[in-house]
Amino acid sequence: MTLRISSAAKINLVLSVLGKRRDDYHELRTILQSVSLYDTLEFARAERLEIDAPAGITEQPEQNLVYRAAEIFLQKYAPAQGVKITLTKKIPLAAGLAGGSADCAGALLGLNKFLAVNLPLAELDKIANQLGSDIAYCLRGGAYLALGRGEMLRKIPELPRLYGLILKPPFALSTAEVYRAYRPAGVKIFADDAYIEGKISPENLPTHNALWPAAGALQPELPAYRQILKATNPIACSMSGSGAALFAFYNDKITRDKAAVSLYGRYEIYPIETINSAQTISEN
Ligand SMILES: C[C@@](CO)(OP(=O)(O)O)[C@H](O)COP(=O)(O)OP(=O)(O)OC[C@H]1O[C@@H](n2ccc(N)nc2=O)[C@H](O)[C@@H]1O
Ligand SMILES: Nc1ncnc2c1ncn2[C@@H]1O[C@H](COP(=O)(O)OP(=O)(O)O)[C@@H](O)[C@H]1O
Repeated sequence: MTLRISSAAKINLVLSVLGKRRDDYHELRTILQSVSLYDTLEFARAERLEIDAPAGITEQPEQNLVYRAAEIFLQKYAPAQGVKITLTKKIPLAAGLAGGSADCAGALLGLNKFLAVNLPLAELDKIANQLGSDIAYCLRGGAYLALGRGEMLRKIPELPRLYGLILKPPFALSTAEVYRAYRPAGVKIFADDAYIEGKISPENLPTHNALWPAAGALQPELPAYRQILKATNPIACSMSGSGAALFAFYNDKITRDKAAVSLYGRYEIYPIETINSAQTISEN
């Protein structure tokens, strides 16, 4: 038997930075939303833990979040078992789309099911929070308000289905460097009550990213890429997380498809829609 799990990328529709903490992290307030861009993990029986992942994700294979999650999970909950996990990546690396966190969440959920350990979500959260701030969110997916480093989660009403594009500029941004370049400016909390009250529609889709000036200071070409997306007349356009991926949403699918056609071939473009959970699982 094999088990296959697709795990989705996230975008930050609104991201406010509330201040710097003593532990060298920044306190966030962000609206997270899963989108239909997936990495996949396949699980098969093996003698020991084996990870088959594309080269170049991390310096050492053991640093891959799939490996780290699996090692902790097996050691603690299934020490006598082996498993081979094959990772196929579609989510661009280090782009602010939480690809690594999505893979890590997929590994935890997949192992839990494949090895019939059946831990409750709260137990998986413990491993997730050991490995990164937005992995607990990636275990759930859909629309959430996240606070703290991103690990304090509050469910908010699901958004209507919205059609969008992700444009990945041809450079990566380091999360650590973007936070280092961040300087507080203007209002601290960008209005996100429409999300919390479930009042989102194509006519009312506020977006904001407090890390935008810092990202632009590190990559001066970034605003030009946002301009390219803005020229396709979206209803909203912003940067995800610490960048450099940019996203835009449109009034309807037809308008989105036309925008995609005008950009394909010249830019790295992914059509997306909003989705209400992060994983789909299939067995055979
Ligand atoms: C910006 C966000 C928003 O969703 O998403 P991504 O861009 O990763 O998708 C997250 O805050 C990414 O958090 P996380 O994935 O934990 O960041 P890490 O790579 O662990 O952080 C690298 C470094 O960035 C700084 N950092 C990170 C998160 C945070 N809330 N404040 C910080 O100051 C810290 O110095 C940390 O050591
Ligand atoms: N399975 C994985 N996929 C992507 N990145 C990973 C993975 N495991 C570890 N990483 C590390 O996490 C870093 C952040 O990657 P990623 O999650 O793609 O971006 P972001 O945090 O910007 O959303 C990468 O540079 C890489 O070193």
